[in-house]
Amino acid sequence: MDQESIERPKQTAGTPLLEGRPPKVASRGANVFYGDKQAIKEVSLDIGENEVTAFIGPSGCGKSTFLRCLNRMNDTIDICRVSGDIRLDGQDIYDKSVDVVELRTRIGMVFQKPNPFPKSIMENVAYGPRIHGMITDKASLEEVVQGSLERAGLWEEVKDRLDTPGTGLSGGQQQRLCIARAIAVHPEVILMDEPCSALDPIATAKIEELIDELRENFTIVIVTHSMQQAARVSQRTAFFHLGELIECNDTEQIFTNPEHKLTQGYITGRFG
Ligand SMILES: Nc1ncnc2c1ncn2[C@@H]1O[C@H](COP(=O)(O)OP(=O)(O)OP(=O)(O)O)[C@@H](O)[C@H]1O
Repeated sequence: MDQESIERPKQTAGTPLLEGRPPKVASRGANVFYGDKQAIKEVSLDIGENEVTAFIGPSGCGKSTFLRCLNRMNDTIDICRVSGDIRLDGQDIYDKSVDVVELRTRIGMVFQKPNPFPKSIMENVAYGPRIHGMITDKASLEEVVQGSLERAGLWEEVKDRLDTPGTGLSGGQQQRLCIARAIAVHPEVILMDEPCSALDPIATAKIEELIDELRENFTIVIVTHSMQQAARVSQRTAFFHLGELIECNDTEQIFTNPEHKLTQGYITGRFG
């Protein structure tokens, strides 16, 4: 899409600029339709580099739908249509010239339910780098696998069982394996869609700790139903309601002094 040809929407509420830094990902006037039904309405939002941005809001408000716009996962849903302008480092990710497979290596994804491949732990991590030609020999394979598992905080737990199935790990370990798999192809952005919703509190705490470490090297966007989790892990929070972005601001501000009544109502538990 040509930047000039896009009708500039009125800015949706609250997208403060990031202290003069260009956003890593930026959307302007993004709309998503499933058939005739509009699920996302004119969303304009900046996502800062090396920050964790949390998407919160009542069930069905469009958090996951908008998240999936950011690496074109919605392309895989036949009835789904996306319009507007979404950019990664200033480049239109919906431009015809964009290779979607490459885009998804730059913007990786971790899903709600841990979904390791039915392969060994080693193969789960090695698969992506191998198909993208990043592995040339055994030494680089081992380096990528160890490095990714270390960064995902899983190496010590699995280093003696790399040939055993990934599906044999606990739920929390499987989710960290999926994070290792995402990291292995050197993404710049990691999208996480409720990554802890299938996990117990201890496994959740480990993932949250990991998210905090990962933001040093990656830009992270997380959809969460837990306001406590958003408050713990994110620097910025975006509140969605009925497909609209109501407000996006520093997490502390959102939880202590939101601008909008709807945000206030949601965070104080009056609806949602
Ligand atoms: N594949 C799909 N086909 C048709 N409608 C869909 C599809 N996925 C989502 N929707 C609709 O789009 C709207 C937004 O859904 P979405 O899952 O993005 O919301 P959400 O805020 O992530 O919800 P939740 O918190 O319950 O996961 C909902 O009305 C939902 O029913």
